[in-house]
Amino acid sequence: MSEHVLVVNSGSSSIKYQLVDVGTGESVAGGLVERIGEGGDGTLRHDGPSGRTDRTQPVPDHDAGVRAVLDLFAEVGPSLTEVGLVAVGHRVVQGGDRFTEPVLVDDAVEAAIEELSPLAPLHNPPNLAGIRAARHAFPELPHVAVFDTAFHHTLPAAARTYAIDRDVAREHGIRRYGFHGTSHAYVSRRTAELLGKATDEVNLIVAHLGNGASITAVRGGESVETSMGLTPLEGLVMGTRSGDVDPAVIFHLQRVAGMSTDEIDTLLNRRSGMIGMAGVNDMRDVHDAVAAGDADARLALDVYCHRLKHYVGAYYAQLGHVDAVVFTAGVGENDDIVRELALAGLERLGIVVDPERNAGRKKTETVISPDGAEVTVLVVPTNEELEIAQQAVALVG
Ligand SMILES: Nc1ncnc2c1ncn2[C@@H]1O[C@H](COP(=O)(O)OP(=O)(O)O)[C@@H](O)[C@H]1O
Ligand SMILES: CC(=O)OP(=O)(O)O
Ligand SMILES: [Mg+2]
Repeated sequence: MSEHVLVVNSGSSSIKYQLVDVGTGESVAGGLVERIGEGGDGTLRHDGPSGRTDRTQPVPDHDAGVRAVLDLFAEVGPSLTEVGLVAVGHRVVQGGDRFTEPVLVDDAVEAAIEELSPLAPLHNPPNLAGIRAARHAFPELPHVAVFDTAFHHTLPAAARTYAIDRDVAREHGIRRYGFHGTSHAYVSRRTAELLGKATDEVNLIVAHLGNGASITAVRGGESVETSMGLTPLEGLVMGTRSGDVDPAVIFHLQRVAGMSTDEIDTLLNRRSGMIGMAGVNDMRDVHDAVAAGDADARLALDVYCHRLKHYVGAYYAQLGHVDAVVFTAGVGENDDIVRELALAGLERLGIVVDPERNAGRKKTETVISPDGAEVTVLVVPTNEELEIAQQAVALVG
């Protein structure tokens, strides 16, 4: 019987899950629970060998969400008791200084993930809720936590250090951690394979553009610079997050606008980025608004691509030599306009996008630079679930 891993990725109001056949790397079943704890009913979508199942039912919290997922597996299959489940893999966003490798979850690990919650307030609490619910359902199985921050533990001191008072920084653990590492690692490895090189031979710029977005400079297969920092708020423009702002904006809003710390946290994490500038967070809706002549949406798209190009240039400078620029995640894989605008005008760096190759959504790994280009530009669909499943299996043996 082949080995399967259930991978759980709990977000603030959602649970994404996949049942991965580790032998083939295929997802056998998967789905999404949304609108958890939002007052009204939750929505469930489950895809498996017997097709798609959609459901609407009360999902007051992540415990109920995980139980609803397990009920779906039991009802429409595949049966989790019959597929040979060897582990449950959990995405955990913030692992701090402590977790630079996947770990087996026990009560002490749960407590540590909870302690790290202030450094990923949107992510670690739901990650933990998913772990607790799944451990409750499968107490006999090994549960493995795989951390977004782990891949970035190689950040050199100059890249991970904020230029603030060293005593304050040390006392409070104020440093840059970086996130989306599971995706950056998977995409880097796939890209090296596509380029026909060993992973430790490639220099890459990897742009993970999903709802959250970050970009990483990879030297010799290792993360040496990345755009997210202490929390997943720094860096690129995102669906609902501002990315980089002058920190003085915060003091100004406190002193002059009378906003509280929590209000500013909500403003920058949930009411900024595309939703703040354009009123919608999904890039498809932004493009629709641009097409309808909405000037705010146009500006938001320009800010998004301007910031992205800024980082590509900066990371080129840090790396000195770049083999490939790679796009991944929802926007990176699907949005040819963002890819084109972000790399326009970089011919002198050897970075060129072929309009025909770039056109459209990319479901598979695709080179979008012309033949013979100095820097290969690619779209490589990410697969965080497969990466988590493989890391979980590697740990449990
Ligand atoms: N066809 C598309 N064109 C442009 N953007 C898209 C398209 N499909 C999805 N997206 C973007 O991808 C985002 C979701 O990306 P994803 O990587 O799934 O994010 P997350 O894992 O953070 O939920 C959506 O919010 C949307 O902005
Ligand atoms: C770390 C992070 O921003 O994750 P996501 O993109 O899933 O919100
Ligand atoms: Mg994601």
